[in-house]
Amino acid sequence: MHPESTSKTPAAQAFRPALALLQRAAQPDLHHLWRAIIWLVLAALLEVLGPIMGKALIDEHLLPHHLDWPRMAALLAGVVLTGWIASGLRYLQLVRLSGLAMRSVMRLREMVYSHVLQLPMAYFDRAITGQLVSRVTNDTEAVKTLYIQVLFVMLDSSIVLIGTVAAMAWLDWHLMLIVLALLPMVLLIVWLYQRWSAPAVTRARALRSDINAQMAESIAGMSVLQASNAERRFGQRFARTNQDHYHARLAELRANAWLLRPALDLFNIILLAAVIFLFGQRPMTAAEVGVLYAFISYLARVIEPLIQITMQFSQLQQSVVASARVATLLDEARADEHGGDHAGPSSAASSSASAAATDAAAVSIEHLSFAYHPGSTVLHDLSLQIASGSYIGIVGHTGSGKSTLLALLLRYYTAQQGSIRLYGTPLASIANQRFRAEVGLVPQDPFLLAASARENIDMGRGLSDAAIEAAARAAHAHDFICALDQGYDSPLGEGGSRLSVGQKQLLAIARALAGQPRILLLDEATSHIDSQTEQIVQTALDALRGRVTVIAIAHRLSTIRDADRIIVLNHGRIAEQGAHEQLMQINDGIYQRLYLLQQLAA
Ligand SMILES: Nc1ncnc2c1ncn2[C@@H]1O[C@H](COP(=O)(O)OP(=O)(O)OP(=O)(O)O)[C@@H](O)[C@H]1O
Repeated sequence: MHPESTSKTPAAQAFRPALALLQRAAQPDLHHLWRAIIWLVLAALLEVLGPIMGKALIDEHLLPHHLDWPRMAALLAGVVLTGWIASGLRYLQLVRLSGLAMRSVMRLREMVYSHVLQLPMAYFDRAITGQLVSRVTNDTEAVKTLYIQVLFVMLDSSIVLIGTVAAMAWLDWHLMLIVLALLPMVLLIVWLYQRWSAPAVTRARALRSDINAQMAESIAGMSVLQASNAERRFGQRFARTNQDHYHARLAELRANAWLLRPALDLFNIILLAAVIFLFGQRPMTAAEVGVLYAFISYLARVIEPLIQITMQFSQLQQSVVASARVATLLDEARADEHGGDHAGPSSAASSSASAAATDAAAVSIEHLSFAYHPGSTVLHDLSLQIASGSYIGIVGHTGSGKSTLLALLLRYYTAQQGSIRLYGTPLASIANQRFRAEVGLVPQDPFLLAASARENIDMGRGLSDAAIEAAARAAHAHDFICALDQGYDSPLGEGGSRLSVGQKQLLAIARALAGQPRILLLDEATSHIDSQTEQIVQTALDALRGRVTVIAIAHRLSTIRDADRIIVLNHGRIAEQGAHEQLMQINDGIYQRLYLLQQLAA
């Protein structure tokens, strides 16, 4: 590793990606930034002009008793007006930059959310929901603070600082050099402050993320949590994190209150004393009094922006780290950038490929091997041909690799070895849109939106009412949907809480069928439903025979008894395959044992 990179603080390392992200989000609004800079320069010039006019009033009129009233009034008005107009201009630029900040954050949130939607499933294996939510909400909000507080104050203060130092040099460059020589003290104070506060800042951010994560996890698993009487333990865990967060924030504030502010105020006084002392050393002429007045006015204008800039540092640190986290998330490769060209060929290209291969098997798997983590292979050299329109059952012990095979068919992961083809086209070369239209999924836990039945079947695909109803009928969900108080428009509650598990499953089947897939994957879709509902699902699936290729994982073997072929997986390998009767002929075979065990249990 480069020696320099190890010595950099997280905020320093994060600076470049954070800046690049800000520029990307603000791109359409950058002209506002330039305009704000121009106006802020003008405001700084006006501000610098005030003390110069004050000096003229003292040196040319008050001290020599040269009472030229109109000119004196004009100078006085100038002192007041320049200050007033400068604050007005500043305020307008703050409003302008705030607008820019809000729009940038809006863009940023859209960018982050749409990126998250396209991340590969492997990402979600390690992602923690609360932290992800925090990226989209808190971290993007921190970026807004960066724009409004930090950017505005830094810009404004730097411009005022430069203008004031230039005016000081014009008045008395010796004195200006002495002031400049003392200014590095501010840097020292800031450096000390940063060293003291940085660990607390980082810790406070991490703990806030933990608070979000714990909250999200508890809400998602509330029923299990309450059922296992874990409220107190979870409450205690949360209280500990909350308390740690409080202490981290307190440490941050202490560094601010005990070091930064008092040290800067002390420095302010020292500087003022030094300037007065130096003036005291000189033979005082009348002209020096005006310069002294102007200098003292400028001192406040040098110190204040410096304090403002330094005060922004803790916020800057937080915001830069937050922006860098957002940038890292945006750098995560999307699903279509992972080991294939999912979005690659146009629909036309892939449709012609599949048209040329209509005779090919619906699914053709050759020498497929896959591991989630290097070294622990889950599927070993799997080869399988599934004819179009057939009904295939996949069975096997827990952990034998059934869901993994389905996940590969769904392109959630990419296999390290071997190939999967749909109608002759390699999986990776099918355009995403087309792939999702061709392959439907009914998951084990039907995921329902807190929306109406109609919206849950449609899932934003813009299907016609007729298509939605046809799918619901095919899944035998139409009758119970009609029995709901508002029919297809009935809100189903969060996660479909108004429906029974079986009804949710039928709705999930309707959703999959509504896309008119050529291949339908069922991941233990009947495991939660009673035998009567299972019969209904079975009838629905039987009606698809010949038209749709159905691949169903089943624990309950009665579901796939009538399948054209049953694949028995064992430790990631195909151990047996054939129709039910054929498999039952294999003495002491895995399928026979599984089936007999279930018969016994029934
Ligand atoms: N996302 C994952 N990351 C790492 N390992 C995983 C992941 N999902 C599954 N595995 C591992 O892969 C192996 C096969 O799991 P898989 O879920 O495919 O089995 P299964 O046959 O579907 O089991 P079940 O019937 O219990 O659902 C298991 O050893 C499991 O621990």
